[in-house]
Amino acid sequence: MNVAQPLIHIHDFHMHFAAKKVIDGLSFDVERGETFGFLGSNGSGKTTTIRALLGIYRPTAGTLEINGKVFSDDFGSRLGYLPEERGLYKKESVMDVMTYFGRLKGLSKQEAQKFSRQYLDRVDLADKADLRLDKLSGGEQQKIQLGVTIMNEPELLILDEPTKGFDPVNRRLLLDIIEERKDAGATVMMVTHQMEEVERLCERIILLKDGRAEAYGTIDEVQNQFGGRTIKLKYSGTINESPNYKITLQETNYAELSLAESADESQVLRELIGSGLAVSGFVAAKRSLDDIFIQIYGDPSAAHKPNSTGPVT
Ligand SMILES: Nc1ncnc2c1ncn2[C@@H]1O[C@H](COP(=O)(O)OP(=O)(O)OP(=O)(O)O)[C@@H](O)[C@H]1O
Repeated sequence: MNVAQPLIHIHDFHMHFAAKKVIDGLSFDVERGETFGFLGSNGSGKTTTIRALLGIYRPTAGTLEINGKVFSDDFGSRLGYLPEERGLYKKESVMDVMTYFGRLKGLSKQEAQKFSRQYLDRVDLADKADLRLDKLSGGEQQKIQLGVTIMNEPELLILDEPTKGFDPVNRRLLLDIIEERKDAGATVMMVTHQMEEVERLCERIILLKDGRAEAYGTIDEVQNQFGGRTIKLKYSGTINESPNYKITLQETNYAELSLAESADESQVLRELIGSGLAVSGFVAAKRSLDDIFIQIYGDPSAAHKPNSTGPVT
């Protein structure tokens, strides 16, 4: 294994469906051991990219590799893939289905049953082990599918909207389970539309737009690229110009400052107070990923919204 080599490498990937161009020269890497957020609006090509990476679709052009090679059965047992379309054998019992998939993934029957019992207990489904899968709710079936995906502790997890349709309590439980795999060293590539999940789990992200990368990098890098850190200030007096910030909004007793990349928040606060400004409120914040997402993809309700700057305490 070449440790320096990314686990997933995609270069100049193009995908056309007849005359429709869905992916247009996409390039990105997923490094070993990281959790990577694969983001983009509906229909932007995330599932298509995953399918091409896993050989389900033949790419129109480009390089798509896992561990330095086009995906093949060699890597199959090291991959856990949770597809967007869910589906297990619904007429079998939960335990039988989990054991069957465990055997397919190379576990012994005993190992598969042991994992299944522990997992079902963890996700609060221990009492449903002997029920037919189609007697479970949609969310419960999804929990089983995630269990099947992680049961052989794969080195790479590709999860297409793993928490879609879950209530907040179960969403947190599923994120905990994914985070445990990450802490155990798995590389995770995850599609989600939930930015708080991205902020909690992901080191790096890509945002797809029109089949290209609109933003790519660490969350900090993307936040800096789209406006970086801001300070909301309640004050009286005069705010001096400074190389450490730019004044982006100024009203009588309220202002917003955009920080220079090298400046730090407490240094700016000291500088403002040192210049004689009376500061009665100071909130430092990064631009949220939600805001950045809306900037990139457009806010359909923007035309009807008042221009709000948000509260300062
Ligand atoms: N087999 C196919 N034949 C024709 N068009 C397809 C096919 N698969 C996907 N597409 C089209 O490619 C585009 C991207 O679809 P894809 O499922 O990759 O989007 P996505 O980013 O995963 O969206 P979502 O967030 O809604 O799941 C869509 O316009 C879709 O209709």
